[in-house]
Amino acid sequence: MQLIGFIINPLSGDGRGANIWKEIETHLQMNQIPYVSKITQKAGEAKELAISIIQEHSVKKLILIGGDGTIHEAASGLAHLQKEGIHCSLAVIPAGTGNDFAKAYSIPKQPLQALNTAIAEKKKVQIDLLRGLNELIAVNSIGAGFDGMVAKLTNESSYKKYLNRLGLGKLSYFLTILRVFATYQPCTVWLEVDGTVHELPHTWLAAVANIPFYGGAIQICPSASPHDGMADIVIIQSRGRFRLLPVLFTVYQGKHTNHPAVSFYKGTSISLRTQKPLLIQADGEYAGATPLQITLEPASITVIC
Ligand SMILES: Nc1ncnc2c1ncn2[C@@H]1O[C@H](COP(=O)(O)OP(=O)(O)OP(=O)(O)O)[C@@H](O)[C@H]1O
Repeated sequence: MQLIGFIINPLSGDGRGANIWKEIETHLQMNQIPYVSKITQKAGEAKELAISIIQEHSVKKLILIGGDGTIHEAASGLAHLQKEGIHCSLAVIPAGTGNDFAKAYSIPKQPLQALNTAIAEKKKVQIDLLRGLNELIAVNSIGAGFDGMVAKLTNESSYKKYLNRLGLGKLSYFLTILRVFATYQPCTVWLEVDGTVHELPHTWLAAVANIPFYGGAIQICPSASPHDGMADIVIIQSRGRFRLLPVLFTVYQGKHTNHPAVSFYKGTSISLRTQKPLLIQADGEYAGATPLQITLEPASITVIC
């Protein structure tokens, strides 16, 4: 059997990552499955660990134990190597709070089932990537405005840790959405999609999606597909706060799409200028502030699902 590389974020899901790794490592040893592993020691490390584990051990399959933040970082490492002609498939054992990536690729929630899926390699897909400036890569989505603020405040909140311990991690995103909803001030954004500029006043949210979900299975962009060579863009505009309440309560099921405040675009080259700097999230991680420029890179990494 080929050597498998593992990267583990022990703190993902407030410690679930460490517990899952114990279970997985025992299983690997009992079944004499050859592996090498690296455990993240600090935030932002998974990219370098992915690069080093693949280069040092020539692994062709990398399994991540973590949440969307860990996948975000490691995918950036894979994309970097891909450009140098080094290919490695990516698999995931979900251990995070939101696990949107795992949901998008129907990866089992149960750790040993997810491991067996990764080992069996019955289905592999080439997925598109969203590439921003300064080596910013996203596999799920990049968003500015309301969702940038939600991602930052959720990751900084004490209730995320607490709710994770109760197995209610996804609720932490919803609580932050309510917090931000009460105070958010929309502004004008200029969205350019493949050369056409759209002036969009009173914009609350501008998100570029590669998969339908974010923020713990919110179906922000139900039509987004990581295999179509196109990025889907969702814009939410509203002069009044309370006009958006129906969107807030239907977006989890993806039933907000016909609401007049919501519009969609598709393209491969996207830029966003904003009346004031807006916070950016990339795969749920804080990624600076606008302006923003994104290019879709088709079929860039291989995911086992
Ligand atoms: N050893 C570590 N110490 C501190 N932070 C870490 C460590 N390892 C990884 N991180 C950081 O933890 C953050 C969250 O990781 P991850 O997204 O995997 O878990 P999560 O937040 O529980 O899940 P989700 O993104 O699905 O909500 C990432 O920004 C990552 O850089």
